[in-house]
Amino acid sequence: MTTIIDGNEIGDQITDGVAACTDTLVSEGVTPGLATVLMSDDGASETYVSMKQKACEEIGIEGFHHEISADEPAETLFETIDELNADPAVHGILVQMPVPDHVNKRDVLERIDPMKDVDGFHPENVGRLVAGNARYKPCTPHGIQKILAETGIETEGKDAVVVGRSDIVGKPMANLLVQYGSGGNATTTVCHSRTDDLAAKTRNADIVIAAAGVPEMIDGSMLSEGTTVIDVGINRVDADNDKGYELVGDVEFESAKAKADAITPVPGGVGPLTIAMLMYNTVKAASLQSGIDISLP
Ligand SMILES: Nc1nc(=O)c2c([nH]1)NC[C@@H]1CN(c3ccc(C(=O)N[C@@H](CCC(=O)O)C(=O)O)cc3)C=[N+]21
Repeated sequence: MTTIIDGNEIGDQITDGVAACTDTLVSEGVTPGLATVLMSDDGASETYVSMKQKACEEIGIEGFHHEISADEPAETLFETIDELNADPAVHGILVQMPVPDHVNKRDVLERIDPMKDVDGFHPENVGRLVAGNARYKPCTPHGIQKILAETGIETEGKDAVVVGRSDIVGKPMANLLVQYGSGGNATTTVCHSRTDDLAAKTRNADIVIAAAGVPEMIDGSMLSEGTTVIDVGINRVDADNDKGYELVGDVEFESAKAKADAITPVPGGVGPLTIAMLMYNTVKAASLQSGIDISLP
């Protein structure tokens, strides 16, 4: 029987622990604060930012939301970031990606105070992660580590194949998988759009992490029996329903499920963990900035 991993359940479990930490901080006089900044008219981005704000509200984290019109100059965004960096009520800052083309993404990430960079995208935090001394692990790879741990999937000595080399998922995921310690010690291969014979790599894997952003690019024929399949894709494809779209992963679910030992669905797999780990990092940020100890899940 294939285990269909319930990301909502695992996410809720982590969220409970994060909420308990929030209560501790609040009782010590510190309310964790997360600022989200949206500079985009994209419908999906709006949905994700409002999901993040809703999660804050449920946990007791104070949410601050800023919207900047997509045609404003980059300087407007930088000024907003500067204000949030200086605001002691704001412990975490998330600038929703992607930003408009006329705004340099690297300049945005470097503008955020590394202590408030709860995405873990600032070069200082990327460097710490690669050095094995992470401050804020990027939310999606960290969430995937939690999924594997909660599902009892050992990574040590296993062949892990990461499909995709993005700065926000593929690269940090591969880094975490090769590190010493639990959730690491895997033999890790990073595949991407220029990989020759991708199927040969994925068929050799014990764990496949699909994070390429290409709808249903991995199917059952590319997998061996007993593989663990983690699907990071959240692609909106046109559909004949009320919303006008449906979500599909980077994995063709039915054929992959027939081969897999365990698989994450889309939606309800990795996505909820991304949000849970953002809350986790925000509470960690409040702890680091206030000097109040908490025990995170
Ligand atoms: N600075 C920054 N940080 C991010 O973390 C970030 C970002 N920019 N830009 C966009 C992506 C995307 N992202 C998602 C998080 C949760 C779900 C999620 O929970 N999805 C639900 C379904 C959502 C739906 O129904 O549309 C699920 O998979 O079950 C999806 C997508 C965070 N991102």
